Amino acid sequence: MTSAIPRPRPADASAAPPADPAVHVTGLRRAYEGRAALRHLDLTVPAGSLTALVGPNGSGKTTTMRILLGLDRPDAGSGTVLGAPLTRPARYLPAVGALIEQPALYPRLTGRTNLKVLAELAGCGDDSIRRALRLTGMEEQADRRVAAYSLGMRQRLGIAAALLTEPRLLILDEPTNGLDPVGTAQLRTLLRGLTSDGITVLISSHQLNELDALCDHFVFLHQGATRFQGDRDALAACRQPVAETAPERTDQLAPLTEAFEAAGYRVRREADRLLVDAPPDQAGALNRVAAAQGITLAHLAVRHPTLEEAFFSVLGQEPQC
Ligand SMILES: Nc1ncnc2c1ncn2[C@@H]1O[C@H](COP(=O)(O)OP(=O)(O)OP(=O)(O)O)[C@@H](O)[C@H]1O
Repeated sequence: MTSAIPRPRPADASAAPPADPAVHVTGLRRAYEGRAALRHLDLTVPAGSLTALVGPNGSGKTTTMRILLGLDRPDAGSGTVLGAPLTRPARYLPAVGALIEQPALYPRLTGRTNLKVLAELAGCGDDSIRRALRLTGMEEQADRRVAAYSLGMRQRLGIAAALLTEPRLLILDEPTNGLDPVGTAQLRTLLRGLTSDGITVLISSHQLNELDALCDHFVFLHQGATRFQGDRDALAACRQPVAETAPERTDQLAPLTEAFEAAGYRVRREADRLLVDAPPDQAGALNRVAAAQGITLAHLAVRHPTLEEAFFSVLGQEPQC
């Protein structure tokens, strides 16, 4: 069990050198029966960050997390977790907590008793249980049976279990799966609280937009390879805003598309809207293009791409939705 949780470094980079990343692995490969699950995985999780590992189903998120947790071995690649080599998970695992898929809980026991059983196995005391319940906001629910918990409460208790050993790094595989908007919002608040307590969090999801407001570092995975990784600023560079436009009548969508394209803009149709790749200062120009065709724009607004749209723009594809 770790005794102290390091605080995140201050934002002023001139005051202190950046901390070593919590995770830094490169070139990971893993194949199952000749089929590649990971082709080339590079992953850096800055210390103190809330890092999103995002990618569609089957892109290799769980495989990556299983390798980091020493549950699987890569065929190639190397790196470190909390400064220890990936090949020596026993050195770093005492400082890592994880929730992979559904938490394994005894439904007939209360939340607190579940944690007591796990704490005994891990050699942790009552203080750790109280701390884990406090960090996850589960104190009031702790003496109810788990069978009566909502999915969100089970997920929070699962995270409490992962926090018993006071980890410096928390790895969560798709913890928002199946949660309703309230459960998702509570989980977001919980994870923000953990990072402000100095815990580094790596969280995966294929529901990309759920991670957008939450995370400060992003890693895009596609078909087992890293396609992007960086902080919010780097992400902003690949999510240029678009102009969302609509003519007064839907029969004007086709001529308006032609007119925008003839003026050199890239246009994509979404229901009765046209999304035009044009910076915000082009609003007047777009209006003039429409007016020259005798078309009045009933709608013209700047739209900032979602995380999902940024993901597909990095892949050079249109969103699949
Ligand atoms: N033990 C295994 N044996 C065979 N194939 C596997 C195994 N584990 C993963 N795979 C395959 O590796 C690929 C990546 O799977 P992985 O579970 O890592 O993806 P994922 O991004 O976590 O997907 P999801 O979002 O659906 O959980 C998939 O094609 C999967 O079928």
